[in-house]
Amino acid sequence: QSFPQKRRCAFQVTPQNNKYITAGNVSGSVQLCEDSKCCVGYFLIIDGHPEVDLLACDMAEKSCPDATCKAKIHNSRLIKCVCNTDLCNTSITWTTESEEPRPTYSYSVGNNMKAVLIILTGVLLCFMIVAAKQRSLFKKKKKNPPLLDDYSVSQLCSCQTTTTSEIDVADLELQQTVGHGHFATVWQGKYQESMVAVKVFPGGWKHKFTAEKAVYELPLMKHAGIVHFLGTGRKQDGGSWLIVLQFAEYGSLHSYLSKHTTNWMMSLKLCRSLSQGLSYLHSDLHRHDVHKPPVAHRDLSSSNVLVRADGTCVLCDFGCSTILCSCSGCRCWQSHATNMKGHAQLGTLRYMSPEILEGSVNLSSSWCLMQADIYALGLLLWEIWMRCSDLFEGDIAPQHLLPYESELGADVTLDSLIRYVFHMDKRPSIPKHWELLPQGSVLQELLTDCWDGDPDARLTARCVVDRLVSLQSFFSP
Ligand SMILES: Nc1ncnc2c1ncn2[C@@H]1O[C@H](COP(=O)(O)OP(=O)(O)OP(=O)(O)O)[C@@H](O)[C@H]1O
Repeated sequence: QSFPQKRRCAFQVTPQNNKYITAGNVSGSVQLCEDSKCCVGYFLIIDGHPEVDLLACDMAEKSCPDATCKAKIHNSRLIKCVCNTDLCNTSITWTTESEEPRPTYSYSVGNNMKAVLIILTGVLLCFMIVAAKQRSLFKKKKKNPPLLDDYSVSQLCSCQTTTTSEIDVADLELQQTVGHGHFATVWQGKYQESMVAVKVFPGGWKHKFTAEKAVYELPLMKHAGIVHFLGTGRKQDGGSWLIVLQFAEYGSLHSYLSKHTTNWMMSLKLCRSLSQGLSYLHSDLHRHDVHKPPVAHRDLSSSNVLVRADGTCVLCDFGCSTILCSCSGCRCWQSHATNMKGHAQLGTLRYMSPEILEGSVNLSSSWCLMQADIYALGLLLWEIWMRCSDLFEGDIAPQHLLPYESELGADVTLDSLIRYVFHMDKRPSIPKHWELLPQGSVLQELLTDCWDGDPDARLTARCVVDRLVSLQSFFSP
């Protein structure tokens, strides 16, 4: 199943041509086209140079065969171009009508506009920081999306990676299997006298191995909330590909919650470490000359979160993740994952956000991908608190259930989820009696602010951490 995506065009109008506002929703300098797949650009020629007169979505569905905005001068003052890729109207290639179509002048939207874009981005970041602080005070305030629809996807960026980390497989001993996923089998094993987990990908899944390895090998990926990566290798028979990881003693969060209940402090520890891991994964870090780009996980579920012996969570399984690279100087992000074709590759069905279920999300937008992770984070916090004895009468927590398991059954279907989550805007039920608990209303608000139907109204992972920290200080025994 493919996702119908709306065209995004650069947007700039004057009072004379503001009828183009009706061509689609405008967010800052970007317009999401309502009916057309074409972007248009009109440029006035002033002193022999093109100046932007109008950038927008085309008003009606017409043919626009060119991927880039190529214009022909059809009068001496105004040139027009039409093109069919996202934000293609930010640059124009200009040829004269009398000539063969050879570029006589190439023009990118001028420095003034670039400066405006950079300033807007700065304003946005400040706004997001302020919003995060306000949210940590438990005020529910709608947060605007980034003004530039979080930086356009560019072909120009490249990501730094650390040097590859091949291990000597002769030092590796596989002992017993501890998990089976769709693509790999996970073994408990020994590497240089330490207990490790070894994720074994059959030879045919090399691309999944390579995608996951690329995330683990990013610079600055060591964090307490992300499973510690030890290296990669290839089985001596030359067939399977191996990723060696720190061993998480309790296994997946799903199996932990199925076997254990927690008390309030234990549940907070799980929630906090989980949110900190996600916040770190989403962060864009520059330390000295090293850059860690933001990463959207895109398959958060209680099977892809592990629990360590100290009762903290770590994130694992980055096989569906998207690395959002930015190149220095310009803020443009690059999606490394190209697996955007079907639901099966977009994560685990029951954790998919309403906008992904419905197919309306712009999968080339880093902001959208990260906000879809926050929806899944909300479901995970719910799963954890539903096993916290201190939140239930007589200290008896119900047995562990997956999100929507009681409402839609153990084997949910895409159709039932779309109906329930998208059309009916329903979420897992929050026990009524939580209202009477000292922390109940805060928990409720945190969950609803994570799984809000509007991705732009959801918290950021950083805000979730802040709220959990405040919760701990308010309600510790
Ligand atoms: N480091 C680890 N320590 C202990 N158990 C682990 C570890 N890594 C994975 N597992 C176990 O193996 C299971 C599968 O791991 P993982 O999700 O990485 O595999 P996968 O093939 O990518 O799965 P998926 O079907 O979600 O894509 C986990 O749910 C967990 O039970």
